[in-house]
Amino acid sequence: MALHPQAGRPHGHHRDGSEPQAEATAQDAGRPDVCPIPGLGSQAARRPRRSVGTTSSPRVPRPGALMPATRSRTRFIHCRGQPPRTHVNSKRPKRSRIRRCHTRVSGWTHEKPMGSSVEEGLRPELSRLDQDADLLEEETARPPMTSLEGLFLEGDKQPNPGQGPFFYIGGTNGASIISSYCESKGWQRTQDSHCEDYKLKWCEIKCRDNYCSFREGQQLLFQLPNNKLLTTKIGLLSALREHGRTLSKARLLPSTQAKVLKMDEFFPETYRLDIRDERQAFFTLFDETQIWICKPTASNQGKGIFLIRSHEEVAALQAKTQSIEDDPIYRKMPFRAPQARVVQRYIQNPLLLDGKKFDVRSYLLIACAMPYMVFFGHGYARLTLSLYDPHSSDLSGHLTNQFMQKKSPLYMVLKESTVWSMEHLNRYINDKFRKTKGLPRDWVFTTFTKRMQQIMAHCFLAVKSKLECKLGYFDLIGCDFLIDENFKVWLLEMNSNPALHTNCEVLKEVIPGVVMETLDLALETCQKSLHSQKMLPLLSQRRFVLLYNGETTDLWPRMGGSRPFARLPPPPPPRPTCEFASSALSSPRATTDRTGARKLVHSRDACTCSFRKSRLPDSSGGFRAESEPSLCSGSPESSRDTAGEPSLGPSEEEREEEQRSASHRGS
Ligand SMILES: Nc1ncnc2c1ncn2[C@@H]1O[C@H](COP(=O)(O)OP(=O)(O)OP(=O)(O)O)[C@@H](O)[C@H]1O
Ligand SMILES: [Mg+2]
Ligand SMILES: [Mg+2]
Repeated sequence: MALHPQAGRPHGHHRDGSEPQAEATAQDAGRPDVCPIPGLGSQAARRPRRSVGTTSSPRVPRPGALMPATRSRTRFIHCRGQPPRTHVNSKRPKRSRIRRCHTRVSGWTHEKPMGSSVEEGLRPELSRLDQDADLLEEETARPPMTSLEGLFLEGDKQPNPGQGPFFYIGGTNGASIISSYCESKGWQRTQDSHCEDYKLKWCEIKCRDNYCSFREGQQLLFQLPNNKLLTTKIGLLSALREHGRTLSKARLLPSTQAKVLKMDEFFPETYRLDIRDERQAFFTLFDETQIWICKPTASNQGKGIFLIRSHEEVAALQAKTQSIEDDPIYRKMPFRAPQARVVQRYIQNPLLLDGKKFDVRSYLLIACAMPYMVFFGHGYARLTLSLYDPHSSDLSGHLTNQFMQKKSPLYMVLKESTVWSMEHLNRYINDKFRKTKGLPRDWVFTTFTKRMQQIMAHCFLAVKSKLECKLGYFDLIGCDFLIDENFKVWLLEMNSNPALHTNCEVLKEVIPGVVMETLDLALETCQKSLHSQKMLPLLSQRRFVLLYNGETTDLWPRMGGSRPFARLPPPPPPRPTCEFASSALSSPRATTDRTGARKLVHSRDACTCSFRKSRLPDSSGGFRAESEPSLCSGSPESSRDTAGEPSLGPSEEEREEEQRSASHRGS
């Protein structure tokens, strides 16, 4: 068997996300390359949590001034100690004036640090009490927040043409929606990708400079710098394995009896081909009764994917991987080697919709990284054009990606049938399977939704301590689920920069809402964090469901003995919250959170230094990310980096590769 033509081609990491778009509108063109000041308002400028370790460009507000050609480029500085303050950041952050009174109530036996807890061991009802009590407590302590406009437009009430506030969109994925959203707020689009005085930057491609020059607390930046921990095949696999090990150790403790998700219950059996022992294990276990699917770790749109069904195909794969490993050129320059791959057990019995295979795209939104505010969002179902035949060698019946379907000449005529809304899917399953399979009514919006949320929360927790977080980073991650004919739910993968195109009616319905609520939630949570305000209730929360509220959990274990306290419960907040916000809602709120937040900030800040990772060939000819010690390594989870796990920041090669492939992203 010859490998798929893509297989031998070097791939950069991070070909994530979306499809080629032509969404940027004419109105976006021809904007001046001006880039004077703004931030998130005067408060934002005054109250940074900390500055970033960069040299900052001059931030003088010269109305209408063109960006100088010899603008000061941000140089990447590996920060170790306290980073230098930019002049905007020169003031000491003010402490919150909110007086928080702490009244310890005995009997809170669940007070244990999140990091060591078993995830489902968290108790929603307890945290609800605590949150609600906080609502009561703070109502009189701070002015009520009446509207989002008041919150978001602070300091930007009279936008002047050419003076910002500015936003920058890199690429075309969702550009027209993002652009309309920002313009409706009175912000102005800049075409200068190096503009450092932006309020919002939404780029398809992660670029190191963006993270170096990022001004925490003053700006919003789309994508967490090391989201590849979730959004590459190997990243996700490694994270889930490691998390599984951590949880199984925790389960051995008598105090943690809670039921936890097991990886093999939702993630198809997967092996890394870049690790010799793993691929040997696969080659040994393979038999022709099973089908396997081979995928490059960081591609999308089904690129480079092929199925493995016979011993001949396995032998070809074996020979190919061996030749790569033995190749002296790749030994010398491992970054030139073809992209690492995984093989995954192929789900041969997918649930079919009118005979066609489908998968479901849902969203994991990290609206705020400091503290974490993480949400679930519904997306849509993606169907193949042709009927499913497990024995067919035509990949377009096996791969449900829109990109694969678009290759068919029938696509233009039948494209509307390839994307179903969740309501459509729900109706179909009610009609066709509810009785025959004994499903609950509205299985899609009950059992299935709950399961997706549970899986997403699990994945998030798996990487939570390793993600690089700053106030203002946010991320929207596309999660692909497959349902088999037994109604078992499988997570196939997670995608950075998910496709936001709107070329079908259903997508026109779904995508703008997803993007706008993402932006709303990112803004609201960022502002609230900045102003030391309580996160809940979230005024801009509409369809997204809260999965994880770090405000209530992440900070309090770091309080060094100052524990949170229970108060009387007022009515619960009306916004949707998932019951797996377990962690979210289960742990008491850190009432002295600002101090804790700073501790957390510094701890996480150290993670930034782990950008400094080098990619070395590992014993199996793949890549090994060599971590330098950082404060993060103090945490049990982060101290055990799995061999070969993707490095935290993109290497130069990756970045170049990302740039080259920018127009071929996602599906
Ligand atoms: N284990 C599996 N069993 C059955 N089908 C699978 C499996 N893995 C992937 N597929 C099918 O192949 C398609 C592509 O796989 P996957 O999403 O992992 O690759 P990708 O290249 O990252 O695609 P994209 O990012 O565009 O969704 C899936 O949408 C699904 O239809
Ligand atoms: Mg993908
Ligand atoms: Mg996919």
